[in-house]
Amino acid sequence: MKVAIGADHGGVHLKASIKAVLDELNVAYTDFGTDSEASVDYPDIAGPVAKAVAAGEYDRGILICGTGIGIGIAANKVAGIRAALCHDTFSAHASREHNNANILTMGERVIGPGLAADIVKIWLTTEFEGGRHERRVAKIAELEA
Ligand SMILES: O=C[C@H](O)[C@H](O)[C@H](O)COP(=O)(O)O
Repeated sequence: MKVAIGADHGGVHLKASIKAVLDELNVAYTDFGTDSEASVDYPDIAGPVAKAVAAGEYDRGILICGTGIGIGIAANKVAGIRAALCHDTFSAHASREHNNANILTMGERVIGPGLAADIVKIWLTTEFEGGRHERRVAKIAELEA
């Protein structure tokens, strides 16, 4: 599995802790920045990550901003992206099993690194269930056309 990870200035510390989790799990990743608390605009991070995931260069993406909201809204503008904001483990599991989410978003100003680590572990290891969910995800793709 290859993961693309990125954050704006509001998520740079949580990104660092999630990278340590990916290292622990032996999951390969590319860091799309940013790397400091200097202010950046979250669409400038979401765009490259979302396009790389949509192009199949990465299996999954993880995006972090202050709330996880803006960076997820931006990522979902890219065709083929299903970005899910998850601040609990139930949603992390369901976003994979039901929605086949290919980008996880979180907010550093909302949750701490311990819960975020649990969310990432569940999100990376939960498979899409298919079946009735396949039909619904296909209808999402139809909305992009
Ligand atoms: O949804 C947007 C994100 O939470 C941003 O991280 C946030 O808006 C950045 O705010 P500020 O520029 O005040 O640090």
